[in-house]
Amino acid sequence: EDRPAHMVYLRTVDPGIEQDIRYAGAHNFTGHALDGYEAPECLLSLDAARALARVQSTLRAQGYGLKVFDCYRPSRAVADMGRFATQPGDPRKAEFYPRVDKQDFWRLGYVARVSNHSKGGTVDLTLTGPDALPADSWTPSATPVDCTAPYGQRWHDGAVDMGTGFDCFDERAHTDTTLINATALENRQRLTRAMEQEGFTGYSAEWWHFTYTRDASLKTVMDFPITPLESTP
Ligand SMILES: C[C@@H](N)C(=O)N[C@H](C)C(=O)O
Ligand SMILES: [Zn+2]
Repeated sequence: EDRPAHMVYLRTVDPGIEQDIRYAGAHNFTGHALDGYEAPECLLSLDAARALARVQSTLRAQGYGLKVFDCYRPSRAVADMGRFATQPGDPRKAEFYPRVDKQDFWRLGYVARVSNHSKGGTVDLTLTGPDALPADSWTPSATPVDCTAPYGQRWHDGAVDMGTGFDCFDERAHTDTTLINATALENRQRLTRAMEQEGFTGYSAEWWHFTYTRDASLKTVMDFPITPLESTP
């Protein structure tokens, strides 16, 4: 399967949006790079990418910005997540899902069997800003810290306090939870407001997950691999 023409590299549309594509490496809930991620790149439909660039410019005017963790997800990567739950081992449980069994991710809504990420208009992202602690650089030997730990203690991903880290499969990641502090709630609301203004809809179980809903044609599940920008025709 080849990359369809409407699917573009986000950095060709807005190089200012930061990217840390977690499923292209081992710093994610599975502990390995997922099938189909041959490069750490964010791909989205052109309309969704342009809309995200408008969100970025709105946030920039407020002193904030975006950092994306996942965009288009090949369906083979979705299958890889499914296999992960059936195989023994929990290499990243202590950081990403300390209070949940991995077999329950689907029932609890944290991972989808058929993901909108594979349709080209869905993005996982966070908010950068003036009060953000600088990003740590991750190595496999890093001591895992619970993604729900206080902002100063958990993994520093370069974002402001959002109440939890990315892909933190926990009640505290539910967008409207009452279990987080007022600053984190305000940060979530700032992100959600800016995204909704440009046609993205959030997800109640994960504060970082948004789908572009102004393009009803984004219905096809795709499986082309994510490859480096340079090597694509
Ligand atoms: C796995 C997480 N980042 C995510 O995107 N979850 C939703 C529900 C999905 O898998 O589509
Ligand atoms: Zn998502």
